[in-house]
Amino acid sequence: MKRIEKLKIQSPLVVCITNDVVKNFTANGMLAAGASPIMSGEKAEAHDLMHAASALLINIGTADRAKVELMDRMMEAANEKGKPIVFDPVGYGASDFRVDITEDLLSRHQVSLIKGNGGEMLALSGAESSLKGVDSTEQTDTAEIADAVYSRFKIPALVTGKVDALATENGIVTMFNGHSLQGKITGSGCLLGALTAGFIGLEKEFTAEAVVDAVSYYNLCAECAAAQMSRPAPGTFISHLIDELYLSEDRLLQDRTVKGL
Ligand SMILES: Nc1ncnc2c1ncn2[C@@H]1O[C@H](COP(=O)(O)OP(=O)(O)OP(=O)(O)O)[C@@H](O)[C@H]1O
Ligand SMILES: Cc1ncsc1CCO
Repeated sequence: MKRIEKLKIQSPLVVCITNDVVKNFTANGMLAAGASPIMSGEKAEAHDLMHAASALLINIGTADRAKVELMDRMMEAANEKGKPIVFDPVGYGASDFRVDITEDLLSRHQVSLIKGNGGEMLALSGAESSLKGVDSTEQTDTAEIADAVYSRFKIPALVTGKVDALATENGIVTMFNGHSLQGKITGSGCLLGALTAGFIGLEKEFTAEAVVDAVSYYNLCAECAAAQMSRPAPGTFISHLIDELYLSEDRLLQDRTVKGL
């Protein structure tokens, strides 16, 4: 079965421990694409949720000490039950707190994919980054950054931007779809992290093909969304993007532009 069809039929449950800004957008985007999101604020339910789930998303965008405990318990349960984890270090480098919690969680749990924008991932690679908030200002090539993060952690690394890049033990894949309006709405990368967790969860474990399909499908839906609009602008783009995630099918992936797979 093709991957988009499989997502819509199997509706993998993804536990999303994500930031307060994007919870609603993430849940709507996941549902539209066919996945089944569940958000949680209680560490006591970690084992039950991760028993039923296909994957876990951890996004540190508005983490505080209590949420870090929740993330820790969810990641522990996911590892125990062999469920893949996607980790999104939102704003890494913007504060010592974000650096410390990321380093700590990544050192104590097994993660299938680290994903972030150029600024976050450049900082995570150990290089100097000019990140001040959660948005990327980096000009460095995303492929170079992905490679640097992979070299540091030996965990597959996805760096987003105009060109998206995935680094794994088999080398670098670059992906060229998407629309500039994705950079003008909040939570665009956060939703991609959740979708990626859903796609990896369908396969039970990490495959580069699942991640490339997730990124390409999402970005092609964004292109279609913008093409529907007579005056492309962020507000209505969000609605069109959700609609395209719902309406589009596997054949859309025939239009993807990918190098290195
Ligand atoms: N200029 C652009 N052209 C095409 N696609 C883009 C552009 N900017 C971002 N994207 C796409 O938007 C998505 C999010 O990438 P981005 O790097 O903006 O994430 P982010 O900064 O983590 O987002 P957020 O923190 O708001 O969730 C990716 O799928 C990426 O391919
Ligand atoms: C704006 C913002 N601040 C913390 S998380 C978040 C959502 C985009 O990452």
